[in-house]
Parts: sequence; C-alpha cells; structure tokens
Amino acid sequence: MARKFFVGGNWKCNGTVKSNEELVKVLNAAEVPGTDVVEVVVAPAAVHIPAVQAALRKDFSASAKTGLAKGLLPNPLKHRSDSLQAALRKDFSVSAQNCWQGKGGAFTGELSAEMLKDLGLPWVILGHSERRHILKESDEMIADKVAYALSQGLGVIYCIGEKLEERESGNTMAVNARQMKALADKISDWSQVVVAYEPVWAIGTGKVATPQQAQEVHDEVRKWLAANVSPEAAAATRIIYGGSVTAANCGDLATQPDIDGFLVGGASLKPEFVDIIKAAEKSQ
Ligand SMILES: O=C(CO)COP(=O)(O)O
Repeated sequence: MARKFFVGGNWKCNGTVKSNEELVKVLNAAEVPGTDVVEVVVAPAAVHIPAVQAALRKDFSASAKTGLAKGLLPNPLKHRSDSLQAALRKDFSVSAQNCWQGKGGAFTGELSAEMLKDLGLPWVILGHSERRHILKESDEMIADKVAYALSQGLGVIYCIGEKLEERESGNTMAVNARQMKALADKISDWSQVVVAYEPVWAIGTGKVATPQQAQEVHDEVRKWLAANVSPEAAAATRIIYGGSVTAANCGDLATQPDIDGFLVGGASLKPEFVDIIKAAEKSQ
C-alpha cells in the first residue's frame, strides 16, 4: 500500500503575527506537488492558529480565483474530476503542537482536543521530545493524550526518539520500542497516527541522522509495528523523520524506503521549507 509523503512544519514557540503572515505568503505562492503526492501540515503556536488557518485559506482561494480569471485553471465547478481537484489543491493543513489528555475543564493553560476539533484542525503533535524532556511528560501521559485526541477525531503526529546517551549505550531501539509500546497499550487503531522518529540528539543541533541511521530505525519501528500491532498497520503507517532536516539533506533522506516524510523545525520557518516539501517527488 502506497504511503503518501507527509511533511510537517513544527513552528514551535516562534513567530509573530507579521512573521507568520510572511511565511504563509511564501507557502501560498509556492509551487509544490499536489495533495495526491504530498500532505503538508504546519503547526503554528496555539495563539496564532486561527490567523494562520484563515490566511492559508484566503490566499489559497484568492490564487485559485486569479488562476480561474486568467483561464490558467479549469473551472472546478464544471469539471470535478479527482485529478483536477488534486491539481488545484495544494492546501496545507494546520496542526496544534499539543493538547490535554482528556475532556476540557478546569485545566488552566491547556487546550482540549475538543477545542482543536472545533477550530477544524485535523492534526495534533504529541510526544514531542521537548515536551517529554523539558515539560517532563511521561510515556503514559502522552499515550493518554494520543488516545483521547484520536477518540475526538484528530489525527496524531506521535513523536518518538532516543537521547544521545541512549544511542551511545546501544539502547536506540529499546527506547523507541518502549515509546511505541506505551502507545500500543492504549490504542488499537493506528490509521490516524503518523509516527515521527526524532532522535533527540538531532533536534535543533544541525546534526542530522544519516539516511542510513534514520532508515535503520524506521525499518525497526515498522517491524515493531508488524510484530506488535499488525502487518497491515506496519505497511500503512507513515513513519517520518525529524531532526535538523534542511533543503540540503532532505533529498537523500527522502529516497530511503521507510522514510515517509519529515517533521521540520527550524527550516520550516524559512522559505526552504518549500524545497523540503518538494522532496516528496524523490520518494516516488
Ligand atoms: O523538533 C523538530 C521538529 O518537531 C526538529 O527540529 P529541527 O528541524 O529544528 O531540528
């Protein structure tokens, strides 16, 4: 089963109203492969989510209208074929970077999965290493968050990854398997989960995993899914790589058979994110 390439931009705790507007302009103007080839998701800081949603939509419909007016695009209302819709649609989805592990209520500062759904968000990132290690979220808490977000109809970008000392002590797969098991203990349906392998030592360090290092872990995570969930889930689940991905290194990573996309931090705040999206073509 073909797995559609998935590119996420995790904007983390960055951005102003103005800088986000500029970034969205770049995305709206970008020529990228259609939604039949790549799924693109950006995750602004929570406070900026509605503005980014609106700007992406507004500019998308404006550019589609301009194309129609100039006769550059066929009228989608007259010709509704799937391929045409795909060609027109380079729409980018918006994701949250976190949410609470249950129903909303008296949890000051938190965002509930219901709120994200209410905003029309399709995705939430959970288990990011910054939340695991800086905010001290446990495997169990993260698994609860994922289970609840899925129950509310959100898709989840579930991050896993080992620290440098864990890699150096030969525990890379033990750590990743532990994080996978914590989730497998709480969910049975993986169809709305994208697994993001983000080795902690590669995040924000400029020290990207080599294509071989990343492929090795992705392959092992897929085998883990086959053995512990099902061969179907292993074949269908997208496993994306994150950690110092740039326009310069994404091409070689994208050609690896078990790398189904990227979760990008720093480079997703720059125009080079467009080149990373285009790496989807290398994975075909
Ligand atoms: O944490 C990441 C994406 O979630 C990766 O961050 P960098 O791309 O800045 O290394």
